[in-house]
Amino acid sequence: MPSLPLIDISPLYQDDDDALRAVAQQIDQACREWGFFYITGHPITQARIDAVLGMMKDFYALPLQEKLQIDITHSPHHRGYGALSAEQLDPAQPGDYKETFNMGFHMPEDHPDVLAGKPLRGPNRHPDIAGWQTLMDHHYRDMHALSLTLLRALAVALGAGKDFFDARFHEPISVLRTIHYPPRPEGSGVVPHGAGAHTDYGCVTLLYQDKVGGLQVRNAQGEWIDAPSIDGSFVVNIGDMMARWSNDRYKSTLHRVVSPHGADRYSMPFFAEPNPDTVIDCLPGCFDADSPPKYQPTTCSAYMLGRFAETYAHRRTEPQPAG
Ligand SMILES: O=C(O)CCC(=O)C(=O)O
Ligand SMILES: [Fe+2]
Repeated sequence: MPSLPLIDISPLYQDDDDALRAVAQQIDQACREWGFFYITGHPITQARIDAVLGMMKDFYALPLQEKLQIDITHSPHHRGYGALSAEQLDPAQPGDYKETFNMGFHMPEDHPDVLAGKPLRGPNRHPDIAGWQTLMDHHYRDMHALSLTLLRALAVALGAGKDFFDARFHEPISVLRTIHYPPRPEGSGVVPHGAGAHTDYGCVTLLYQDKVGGLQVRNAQGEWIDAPSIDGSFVVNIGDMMARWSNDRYKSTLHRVVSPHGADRYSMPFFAEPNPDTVIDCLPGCFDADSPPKYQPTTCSAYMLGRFAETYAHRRTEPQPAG
C-alpha cells in the first residue's frame, strides 16, 4: 500500500526561486493526492521539541483542579486547558479520550480588537509553571514562521504569487495545541476514541507526534492507513479552509487517533489559520467555466466559530462574542 509522501523542505531556506518551485511542485502533488505529507529539513530542533514535551508532561501531571484554573470552556477566546471529553471531533462518537492545552496569537485585554469583542482575540492563559510561558511563546513564533514558509510554497503551487498568504497571516488566529492521550482503560470492553475521525478546519496543520503511534489517515480508497512517527519530521495536512480556497483541488482528508494501549501518547499540532477578517474565496487559478467555485465566500472567523460549535458542547449554548 503506498504510504504518505515525505518532502525535504530545506530548499525553501535557500532564497532561490527555482528551489521554491521544485518543492512547491512536490507539495502540489501531495496535496492533490493525499492532503497529507511528512516534512523534514525544517529548522525546529529536537532539543526544542524535547523541552516542550518535558513542560507539557509536567503540566498534564498536575491535579485536575489546578489544570481547570485555565479551563477552555470558560474562555471566549478558546485558550487554555481542555479536559477529557471536552472535545468531540466525531459527533457520532463519545467525547475524545484526550486532554489538551491551546494557545494562540496573544493580544492583551486592552488591545482595541479585544475591547471590541472580536471573536477569538484575547490573551493567552498559561499555567503557573516556571519557564512555561517563555518557552511556549518562543515555540509559537517559530511554528508560525515555519507555517509561513510552507504557505509560500503552497501559494506558488496554487498560482497565487508567493506572498499571497503573508499579508493574511500577520495577526493570525493560528493555534498551538499540546495533546495528552492517556492509555485506554482496559477491561471495560469499550475502546474510547483518542481523537474521533475529523478533518481540520484551518489552512494547514503541522503535527509533531511522539513515537507511540495511533494517527491514522483515510486514503482515497476509504481505507485507514497508519501514519507513524518519523524521526525529525512533522506531519502536514490540508484543512477545510485551504480546501475551500483551492476549490477542492487540495484535499482536506479525514484522520483520527486510536487511543493508545498501555502508554501515554503526546502530540503537538500547530493549526495555521489566517487573520480573522480574511475572506476565504475561491482563488483565481482554481476555477474556470468547467469547474466553477463550489463554495460561498466566508471569513476565517465566521467559519472557525461555526466549526467549534459543532465539536465543543459549551460553544453551542454560550452566546458567541460579537464581531
Ligand atoms: O494527535 C494527533 O496525532 C492528531 C491530532 C489531530 O488530528 C487534531 O488535533 O486535529
Ligand atoms: Fe486533526
